[in-house]
Amino acid sequence: MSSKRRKVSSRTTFKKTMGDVETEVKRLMVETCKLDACVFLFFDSLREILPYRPGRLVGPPQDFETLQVTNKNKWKSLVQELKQNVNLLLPGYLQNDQVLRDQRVIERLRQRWIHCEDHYEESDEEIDEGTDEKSNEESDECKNRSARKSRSSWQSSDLGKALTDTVTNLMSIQSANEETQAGPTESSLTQTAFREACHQLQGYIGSEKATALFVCGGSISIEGSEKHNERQLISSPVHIYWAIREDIKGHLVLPLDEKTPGSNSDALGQLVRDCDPASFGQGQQDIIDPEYRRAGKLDPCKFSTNFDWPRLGKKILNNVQDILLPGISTKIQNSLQLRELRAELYKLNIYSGPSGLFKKHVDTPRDENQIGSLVVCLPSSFQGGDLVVRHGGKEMTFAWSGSSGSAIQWAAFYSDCEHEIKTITDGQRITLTYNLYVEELVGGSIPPGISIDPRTLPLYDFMKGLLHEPGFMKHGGTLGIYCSHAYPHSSPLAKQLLPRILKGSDLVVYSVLESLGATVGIRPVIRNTNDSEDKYTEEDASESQQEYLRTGQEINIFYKDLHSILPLDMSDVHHLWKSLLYSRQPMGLSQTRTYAQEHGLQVNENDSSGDEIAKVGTELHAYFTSTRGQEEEIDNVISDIWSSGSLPGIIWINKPAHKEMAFSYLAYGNEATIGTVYSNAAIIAVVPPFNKRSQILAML
Ligand SMILES: O=C(O)CCC(=O)C(=O)O
Ligand SMILES: [Fe+2]
Repeated sequence: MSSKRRKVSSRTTFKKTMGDVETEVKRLMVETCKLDACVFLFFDSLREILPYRPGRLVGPPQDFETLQVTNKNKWKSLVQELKQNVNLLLPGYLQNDQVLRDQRVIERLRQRWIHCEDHYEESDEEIDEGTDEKSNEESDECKNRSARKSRSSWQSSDLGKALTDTVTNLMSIQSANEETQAGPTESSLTQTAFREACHQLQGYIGSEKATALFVCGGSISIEGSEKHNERQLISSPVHIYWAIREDIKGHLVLPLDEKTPGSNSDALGQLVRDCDPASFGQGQQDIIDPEYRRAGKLDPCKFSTNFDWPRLGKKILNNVQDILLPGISTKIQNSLQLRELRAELYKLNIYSGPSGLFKKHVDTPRDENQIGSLVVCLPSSFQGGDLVVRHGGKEMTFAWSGSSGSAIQWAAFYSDCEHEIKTITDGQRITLTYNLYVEELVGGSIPPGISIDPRTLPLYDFMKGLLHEPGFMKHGGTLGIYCSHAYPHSSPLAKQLLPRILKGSDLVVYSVLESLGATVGIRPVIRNTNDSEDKYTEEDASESQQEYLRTGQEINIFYKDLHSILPLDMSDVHHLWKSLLYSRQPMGLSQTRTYAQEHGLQVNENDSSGDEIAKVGTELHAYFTSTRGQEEEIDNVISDIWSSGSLPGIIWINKPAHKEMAFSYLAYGNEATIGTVYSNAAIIAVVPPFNKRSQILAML
């Protein structure tokens, strides 16, 4: 790699196309990775038979053939193996029968030799903080420990494992394609269709006020019923008491089991008979019109239930709060953190088959702080009776009849949503309705875990449709969605708080993706630091490519070494070259593309090699200060002290909105100053390959 700079005045004739440049860069990347794989393996064993430690201080020898080694036999077999490997991966590449006389091999060997020392120096510095001297052995030991630590933290979470699997999988597919020259990975969704899908997803996420979040819902299983998973909330059977006459009380237990006292159809029939006809608000008046609303009701002063409001109601309310509150920040002036929802029981309603219904209406707010309604449907079997909620051209249907006999189901929506209850064709649909008011929060508390039912969110159907598409991330992939709301993601408490404190669209995205089988987590992300050395090399790389465009002269390849989350697999030369290919990104291409465009050459718009490669933290790291950073490239500092991976191939759906301080460091300009690196919280979702996710989707 040379960094010779040539200034050439722009000419109008070109020997090559931008497509040629891209193909040539790809070919050279593969070639370099293959050569490096052979050289790395060779060097790894060579170190064991050197009488000293290789590196920059003991620079690479002029002549490798006469290298001083402690074991001549091993040396011979190593050289033999190197030659075999090069011939295996790059047939016909060696111009000299003596592999150690091939200039290109020697050049890569020198690079490796020097790189090796750089690595020791970096890790020594990190470990020596506060210590004066340490032996090399100790430092090596520490270095291994810290490498193991950062590696194990990827492996210790489900998300980390999923990420590594996906990267490995994509890597082997990509490499297989390189090998067979099959071109880009085949897929039934074209790049354009894929981008369009991502764009739509972005639309869903970006405009929570306008689109997605006017309604939410969930369900609570009844103790003893077979249908529930571990994440679902459980309720005991619900007892209802009401006054039949002054001295006689009614008692009903739902769901009906015909065994427990009060849990029978007689008691249910009694309750239906004791209800008053339900009215609805028309202007200032309450009107009774069975054509419009055919239902019975009880006012709260006439009944009581043991529905566990302190526990279950609180959880429902917390979920409703997280989904609906962020969207009303413009309506009510309080700051987000200081508000909470209060629910006030309004009515018990019974809609009876075969003709109960409530036609389209909007609920009448009882007070200016009322922002919505909550409907809790008690476990009583019925048919029909879908609740349909509409807002801004979108519609959500809660079809509760299927689980009506075994679960409590609920929905909440803004006051200005039009809604209706379709005809109940059979059975009794019994609901408790609550008015929702926004209030100032007195004491803070951490809301409980996510128990929202993602199927009730409009994003769910869209995402499900996308995942059903075989060509959408056919071999799996990773989506990155920056959080829309601010969270203290670099606080020492962050790991306990997230994802529990997610709000609004963040909560929606997280729970929808997770429910559809993606492995999801929140991770801090440091975006491109764009350090000056990078810019310089980008320019060199692009210059060489531009020269190739004009004259067809050989390209000098420059690449960024991404600190891959994958440890290099030294066991096998095939694996090694592929993991090298995946952890390196060629430089200069986006600049060359701009150059080509400016000169009227055709450029493939869909090429994604200019996509952002961000550093994703292995976990939520708490903020800290470091003494590193003095006259060092900040990128190197980050890689050393902030455990992370530069993950290629993440599809970033949106732009970050909020940042927090990740760490501070000592920066030297003319005088020492404190620099700060910021991180953004992002939802990272690993989408399984189509064959795997179609099984998951089939079970939903
Ligand atoms: O029972 C329901 O599902 C909703 C009832 C309703 O819309 C109302 O009471 O205003
Ligand atoms: Fe209503």
